Amino acid sequence: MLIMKEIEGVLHFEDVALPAVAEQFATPCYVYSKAAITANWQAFSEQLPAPHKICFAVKANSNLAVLQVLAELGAGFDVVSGGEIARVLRAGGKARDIVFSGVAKSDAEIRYALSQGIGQFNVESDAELERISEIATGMGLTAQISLRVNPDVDAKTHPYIATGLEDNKFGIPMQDALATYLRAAKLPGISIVGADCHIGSQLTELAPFLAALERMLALVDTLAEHDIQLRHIDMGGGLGVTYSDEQPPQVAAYIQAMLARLEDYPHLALYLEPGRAIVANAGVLLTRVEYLKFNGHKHFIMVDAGMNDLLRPALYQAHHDIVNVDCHSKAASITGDVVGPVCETGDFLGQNRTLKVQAGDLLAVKSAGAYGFTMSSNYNTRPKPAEVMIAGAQMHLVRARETLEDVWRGETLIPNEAKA
Ligand SMILES: Cc1ncc(COP(=O)(O)O)c(C=O)c1O
Ligand SMILES: N[C@@H](CCCC[NH3+])C(=O)O
Repeated sequence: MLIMKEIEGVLHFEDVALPAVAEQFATPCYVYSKAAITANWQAFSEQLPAPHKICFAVKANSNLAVLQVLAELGAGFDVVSGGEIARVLRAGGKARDIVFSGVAKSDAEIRYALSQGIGQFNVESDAELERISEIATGMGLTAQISLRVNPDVDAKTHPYIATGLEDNKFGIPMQDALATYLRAAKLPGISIVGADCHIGSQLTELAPFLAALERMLALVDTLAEHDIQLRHIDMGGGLGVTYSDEQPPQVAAYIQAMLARLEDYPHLALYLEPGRAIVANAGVLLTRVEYLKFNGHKHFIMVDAGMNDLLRPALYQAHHDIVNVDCHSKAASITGDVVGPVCETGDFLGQNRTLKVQAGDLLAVKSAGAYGFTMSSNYNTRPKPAEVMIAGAQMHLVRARETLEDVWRGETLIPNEAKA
């Protein structure tokens, strides 16, 4: 949906002019649209009614207000830490709608998850399975589990965000899955409910999803032969979005292709764990141009947001469109790198961009709603940016900009030796 629009030459998010957000909350600042999150969610939920389930991948954007919007829409949640469970509950999500993924769940996290009554664990190794069994039994509880299986499918995405290949650390190798299920069936405190996979992120083709589904269904068949009946199959997240010219499958086509294949399995519910597809294009990072610099052969557009605020370009050479919020800027056109204040050569938000821009201008880094704030850090003692949710004509500050006190909270000076 069109959430960012030009009105009288100025970019707006819903009904709010982006300069008004910068004026009130300063920059750098993440801005999200409630209407866009809602529309993106509904594109999934319309295709996948209960008993199917959509579990938003909290790692993509874990702001409490974002989780609140989704919880109110009836979302389930995919989490990877005790902290993410706590966030979902704090935002009004239900424990039974949580699936808990992650390769190194600690004792404390497993205990916490069980005590809260989360829906299920996506178990990633034999050792984890045994640990969950032991803890659940000790607590007098039964853990509902899926095994996260690694289907060894090439997701055809950036190697850092491919997760379903043999060499990746995630999940249980397909060839070992039956043996692990058979063990799980005998372990106390364990109830098998499903099978899970997640092959990677920012996928722009259907074929890898369907290849993974085939392999998962072959496993479902094998398990049935061993009297292990699953209630659902969880195909993870991974649907890509358009950052520049990618053309990922439409949500409806993606879901219908899988549901069509599942027609022969009427007893199986389909679970999905989308993150990026729900929030990426529902957010921008607003940043102010501090200086322009020309070093004799190259232009730099120096802005007040850096790799600590938005890591994706530095980490994955990811592309985010960057636009001047003033659509009819009279400034001269410059082609150069949009760089941040962080002391790293890799600190760029965009390379070789052509923009009409001058110092003081406000820029919007697009598609920044997923893996933006959640991957931010305090590197270079930079307080994390504010986060603002737009709802119609209203602006809600949903995370205040950090102060320096926030940044060094918990640090202490050592006693002065002379006085000690
Ligand atoms: C287990 C799991 N589920 C879901 C997701 C969400 O992926 P995406 O944001 O690509 O939809 C991820 C992240 O890649 C993940 O690791
Ligand atoms: N952090 C990645 C996505 C990986 C998700 C984790 N499995 C990104 O920004 O694209």
